[in-house]
Amino acid sequence: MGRSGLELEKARLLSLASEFGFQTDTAHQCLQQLAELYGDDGQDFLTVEHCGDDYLARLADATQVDEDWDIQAPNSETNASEDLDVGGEWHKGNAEDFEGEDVEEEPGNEDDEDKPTTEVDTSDEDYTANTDVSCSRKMPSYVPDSSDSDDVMIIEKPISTKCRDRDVGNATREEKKNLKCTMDTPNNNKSSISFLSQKSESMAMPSSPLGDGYAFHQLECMDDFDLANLVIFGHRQFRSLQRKACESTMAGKDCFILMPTGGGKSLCYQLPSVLSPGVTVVVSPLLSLIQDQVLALVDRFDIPATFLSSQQSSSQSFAVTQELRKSRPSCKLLYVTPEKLAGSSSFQALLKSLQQRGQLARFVIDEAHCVSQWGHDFRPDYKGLGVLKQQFPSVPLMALTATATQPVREEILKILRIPRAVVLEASFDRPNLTYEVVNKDKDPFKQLGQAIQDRLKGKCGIVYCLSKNECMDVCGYLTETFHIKTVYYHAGLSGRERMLVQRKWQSGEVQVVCATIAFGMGIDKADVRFVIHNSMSKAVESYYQESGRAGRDGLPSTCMILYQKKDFSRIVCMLRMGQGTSSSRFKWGMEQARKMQAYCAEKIRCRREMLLDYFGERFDSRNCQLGASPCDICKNKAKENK
Ligand SMILES: Nc1ncnc2c1ncn2[C@@H]1O[C@H](COP(=O)(O)OP(=O)(O)OP(=O)(O)O)[C@@H](O)[C@H]1O
Ligand SMILES: [Mg+2]
Repeated sequence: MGRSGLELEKARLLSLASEFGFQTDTAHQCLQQLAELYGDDGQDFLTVEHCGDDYLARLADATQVDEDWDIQAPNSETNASEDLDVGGEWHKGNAEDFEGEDVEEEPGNEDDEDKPTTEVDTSDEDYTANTDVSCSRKMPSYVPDSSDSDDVMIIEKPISTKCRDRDVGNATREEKKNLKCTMDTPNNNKSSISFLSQKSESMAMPSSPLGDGYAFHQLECMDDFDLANLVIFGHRQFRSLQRKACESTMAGKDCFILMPTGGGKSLCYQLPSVLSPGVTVVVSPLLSLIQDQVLALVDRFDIPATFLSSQQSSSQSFAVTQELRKSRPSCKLLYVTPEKLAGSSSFQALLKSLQQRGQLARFVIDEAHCVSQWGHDFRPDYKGLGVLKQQFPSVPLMALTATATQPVREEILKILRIPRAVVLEASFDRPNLTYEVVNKDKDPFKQLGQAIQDRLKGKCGIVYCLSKNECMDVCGYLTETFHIKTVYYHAGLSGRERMLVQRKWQSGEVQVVCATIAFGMGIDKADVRFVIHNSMSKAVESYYQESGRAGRDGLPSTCMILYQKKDFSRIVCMLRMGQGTSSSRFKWGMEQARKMQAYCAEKIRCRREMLLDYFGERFDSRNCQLGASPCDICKNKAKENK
């Protein structure tokens, strides 16, 4: 390379640094170092193509950042002892199956002795206030619990024959009340509503999961999916592909379900689990997510569900495994962490025995993108899940995800060994979300506060930040300067603190949560009206997932990124920190970040089209322009065309 060529390449590298938002003097210093390192002989390699990423890595290393990154979402079972503080309306009681039973240690589990016990915060008013015991019977629910001692505590839950407000779901309160009354009346007229199939006509009375005297095996006879959806979950209709997913898995097929965030994936396996004999085993990546799901199933829908994790004490897991050893376990859904599945041979033996008794309904892998190393949320233990199909080839498997590019999809099918799975793919478009990017001005905190105050006043939202300190700073600012009720959430908080924050936000006590990526998977609050990224996400996939927390009720919601180039350099620093010396991982992270930056810097192309294109979906931007929630670019185009 001649002298002029070298100067040109140096200029290109400097411009790369500036594009990524690095400071000019740092850029010059690092370039100088790089040039010295390559020496005269290596001049030809001093190009953006050859050493661009090395140069950026150096820049990141040289940039003094005083930030405490939340590099990875918490591990599946992180802080589980604290996470297990479930609160709720549970109370101790005498479950028939367990009362007075001596608890024995499960053979071979002696080393579990030191496992933390769990706590139940029964003082929580939000939950206890709703307990309606006026017309109740008690049903043992195998949710492991704890007390001061390590005794097994079987939680009982009052099953009300009255309709609780929050149970109503999509059906109107009156509708469902009538429905329940019809079902709960012993001499009801079956012609008015018959939800049992012919097979069960001989039963004394129709049984409901919501009423007295029911048995879950009776529900297994239900053959009307629509009615089951209404009766059990309160949904008046299925969303796109839900019915097909239910039918496919009920027919014993392996399925791969791709639906957008908040699209209703859980129903695809929860409904079949109630309608099939036996236990549906669900693998889910986070213990806190599992706890939320189990509580929702038992609490809102009266569906017997439980979980097993490596963090439980041996006596707690023993109670669950005892139930599973019964000839006909009453629990319909068993949630497990991948660690538990992969790491426990006794659990695998239990699965075998369930299968031999005809009580293993199916496997479900939720958040299946965690299987893929190149997905945005790789969990190493998910990789071992291929063992399920290997050991239980005849048991149907369902994998579900909201975010998967084509290569990630292929990897999921391969790793889970379900090459011939029925693939059901709904559009990833979220028509009710308005996407926009706003360039940060000189006072970005003020800009954020102003946006919330002017456009989103009193509405519930999430402000995503890159680092823990950014979370706290933004939270402090919004509270003090704009008097917006705000809390912060990051992986540095204890399990109990995280739970309290989530509860405050979930209940509407505070308006905004400032959070890192630790706050994400499993957040199921329907009326989140906005998700603002105070700093851009590290990848488009993460952005889709995070922004997808908004508008799960289908109502218009805003997804905004406050963008400045400098934030890109922060991401490079973060990647450098997280990926250490693994250069292929760093390069991959950079590639993802570049795509995210391209999304932010875009001036012409429809944002919705860009997002969907990333997942391989074709989208006609005119639908964005003419739709109910056009993106900022389409909105501007429409204005210009007027
Ligand atoms: N058929 C339906 N009718 C009405 N509401 C529904 C229906 N199916 C699901 N929902 C509701 O939609 C919300 C989102 O469902 P769910 O949590 O299953 O989404 P998801 O696809 O698993 O999302 P994520 O990717 O974020 O995990 C829930 O509040 C659920 O009750
Ligand atoms: Mg889900």
